[in-house]
Amino acid sequence: MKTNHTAETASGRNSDRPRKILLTGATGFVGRHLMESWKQRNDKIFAIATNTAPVKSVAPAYITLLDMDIVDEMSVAILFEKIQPDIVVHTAAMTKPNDCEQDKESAFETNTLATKNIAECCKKFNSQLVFLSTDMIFDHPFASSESDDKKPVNYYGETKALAEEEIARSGCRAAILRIILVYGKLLKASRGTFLHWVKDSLEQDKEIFVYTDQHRNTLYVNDLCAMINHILDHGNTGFYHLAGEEIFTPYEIAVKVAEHLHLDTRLIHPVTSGQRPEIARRAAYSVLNTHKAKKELGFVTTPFDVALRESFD
Ligand SMILES: NC(=O)C1=CN([C@@H]2O[C@H](COP(=O)(O)OP(=O)(O)OC[C@H]3O[C@@H](n4cnc5c(N)ncnc54)[C@H](OP(=O)(O)O)[C@@H]3O)[C@@H](O)[C@H]2O)C=CC1
Ligand SMILES: Cc1cn([C@H]2C[C@H](O)[C@@H](COP(=O)(O)OP(=O)(O)O[C@H]3O[C@@H](C)C(=O)[C@@H](O)[C@H]3O)O2)c(=O)[nH]c1=O
Repeated sequence: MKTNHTAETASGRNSDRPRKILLTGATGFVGRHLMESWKQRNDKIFAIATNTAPVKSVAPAYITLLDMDIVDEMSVAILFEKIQPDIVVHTAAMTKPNDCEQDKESAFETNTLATKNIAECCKKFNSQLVFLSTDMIFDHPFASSESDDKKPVNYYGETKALAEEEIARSGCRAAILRIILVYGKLLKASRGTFLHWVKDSLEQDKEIFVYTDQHRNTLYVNDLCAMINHILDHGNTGFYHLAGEEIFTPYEIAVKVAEHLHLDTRLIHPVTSGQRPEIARRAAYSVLNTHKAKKELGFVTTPFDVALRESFD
């Protein structure tokens, strides 16, 4: 992976020609928000998922939706040959850590091998790659910086750490964005976030058990999309950590959601991870240091209370 901090020529912004953007993960939470944020772009956009049917009626008409399994190397190679994308925003992944722990083969194929193949195609067609990685490649009791040693907290984290290495090995131009517990508005035909799980549960009078011993600087999806769009326009490469300013436990977030929506906080039960362990281990303290992104990309974050309001507008 080239790590130069480049600009106009690499991004293609020195010409007015519309660029070709390939998005993987069209039906995902981040993918749906990205497509919405691209309504004003003068680019040709292709967006893939294994099944794009759920977003057919809601995706902007100028986006070409394609059904494709990214694990299928040959189909991906043919797609690159056909489109020759200028930019690839690769968000598709097996994103549930518990599922990854239980089906390691699929997790490795989807998160590591498919990313390796995509990165090699990017190298071949000189496409810039924007890849979404995770805080779960770290298991540190301090805020992790881009240059810190990796220590995956679970198998999902391991597949993403290996994917990062494959991208580096491919030699393609890449921006690797490590992000953490993303939240934001629930768009039509999209899966919800932790915040929506809290809302739906409390609205149905369901009790929920929420951790008091996990700390996260959770990231607002609009702030993430703004950074991805900055990178599309400026061609930045290298590693960047993107996260919120404030650090909360899931319990604190759940209470904030309930209070904001005037729901019954008595349904939210504080628990520790030890009392209700998950299949995949989670870190007690997972916080990303965003100093580099602020300095080099002009990363700004929306205060949590503002983003919370916007998430339920
Ligand atoms: N959301 C978060 O809190 C965080 C996310 N990330 C990373 O950000 C990225 C985006 O996450 P998010 O949008 O929340 O993820 P989602 O789980 O919401 O979406 C995943 C997307 O990947 C697609 N996908 C999965 N497997 C395949 C496959 N084999 N072939 C083609 N498409 C596939 C899914 O499509 P379909 O359902 O049709 O298969 C879906 O569109 C991921 O890489 C994730 O690891 C990192 C840290 C935090
Ligand atoms: C389901 C559940 C979650 N939680 C907590 C755990 C966690 O900190 C938070 C969100 O839970 P989730 O299972 O949605 O998230 P989880 O899979 O832990 O988190 C992530 O998603 C993947 C894709 C990532 O890469 C990570 O950055 C991360 O943010 O809520 C509870 O406290 N109680 C519960 O019953």
